[in-house]
Amino acid sequence: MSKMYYENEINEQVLQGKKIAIIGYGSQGHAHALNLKESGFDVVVGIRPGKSYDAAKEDGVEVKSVAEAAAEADVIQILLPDERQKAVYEAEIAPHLTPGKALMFAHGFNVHFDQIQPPADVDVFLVAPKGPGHLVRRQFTEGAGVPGLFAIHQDATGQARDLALAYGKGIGSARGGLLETTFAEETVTDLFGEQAVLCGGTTELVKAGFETLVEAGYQPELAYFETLHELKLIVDLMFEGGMATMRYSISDTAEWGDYVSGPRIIDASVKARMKDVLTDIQDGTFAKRWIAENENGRPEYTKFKEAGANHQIEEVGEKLRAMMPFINQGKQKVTVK
Ligand SMILES: NC(=O)C1=CN([C@@H]2O[C@H](COP(=O)(O)OP(=O)(O)OC[C@H]3O[C@@H](n4cnc5c(N)ncnc54)[C@H](OP(=O)(O)O)[C@@H]3O)[C@@H](O)[C@H]2O)C=CC1
Ligand SMILES: CC[C@](O)(C(C)=O)C(=O)O
Ligand SMILES: [Mg+2]
Ligand SMILES: [Mg+2]
Repeated sequence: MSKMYYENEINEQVLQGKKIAIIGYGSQGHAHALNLKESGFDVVVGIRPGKSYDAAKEDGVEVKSVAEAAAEADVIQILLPDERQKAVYEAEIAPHLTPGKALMFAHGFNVHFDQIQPPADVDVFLVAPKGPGHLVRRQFTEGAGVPGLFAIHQDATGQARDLALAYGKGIGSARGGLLETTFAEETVTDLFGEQAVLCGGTTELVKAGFETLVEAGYQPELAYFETLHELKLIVDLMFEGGMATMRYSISDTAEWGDYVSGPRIIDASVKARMKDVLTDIQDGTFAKRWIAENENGRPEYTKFKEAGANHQIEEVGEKLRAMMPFINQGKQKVTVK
């Protein structure tokens, strides 16, 4: 088994007294900034004027422009959307990247696909929580932590590894465990996971199940409960105790159906297409398409987003969730802005 790093074996001293600039205050940015601050580190947020700037101010963190934050920081963590990082890095961060500083990421996309080439005399590493930023924050406040990966691309000072571990501890990820990887492995596996299973695979599976029931004449509300709402409850059991625990709690009838019908849905052809998706990520085809899509003003992205938001499952779900206020009770709500 690979070595995991937990809180008690990490000395965060190396990061104490250093100024950490969190560039961006979105999903990951707000979580890293607040968790690090509450862990006792010196944090400044670098952000343009706007929604995120106002949110950071309201949360009581020190806020500056990107260039000012980068200039005064020892450690610069880029938590901007992947597709915007290159432009902001070149204009506002690179000029302040003096020797001995550390440049950080939470995903290796821009370094792995050669969009950003940092100078040789700075540390370059990533700390990537394996979960959405809002839950990185929520779990931290609950005393828990989302596990994370760390990887060193350049170790100019000899301290890059210790800094990465201390940072991972500061955001709470060492409570769940930190695993060492490379930029290449993190980038490819993260993209594969979100496309094939966690986001793309799951939303398409849920949508296909919902549509199958509704098209067969069953009530949309029932289809929503059956294919989306209950999915969380089933996944919670897998999260807590693996597939065996989930199968222990469900009926034997459900478990038998799981064994005989599951492989009819997710068959060898699905795995073959997963391999195609993995190849597109590995050889840069996916990255090239995503970069071009952004250069062209995101025409396809906008179309897909609209279609997703207008699907019947969203309309039905919104009404049903409004009658279940307990879903969000006691939680910092994640709202779609
Ligand atoms: N989302 C997640 O949970 C995860 C993300 N990651 C990685 O973390 C990084 C950040 O992603 P994510 O948190 O989703 O990003 P978000 O889209 O949630 O947030 C982006 C932030 O960047 C700001 N921003 C955008 N453009 C500019 C600009 N030109 N100048 C200054 N600020 C700007 C936005 O501010 P404004 O309000 O002004 O637009 C916002 O605060 C990415 O590398 C991603 O792959 C890794 C693990 C999980
Ligand atoms: C699963 C999507 C993710 O990789 C994440 C939350 O870990 C992302 O890029 O947002
Ligand atoms: Mg990702
Ligand atoms: Mg991820």
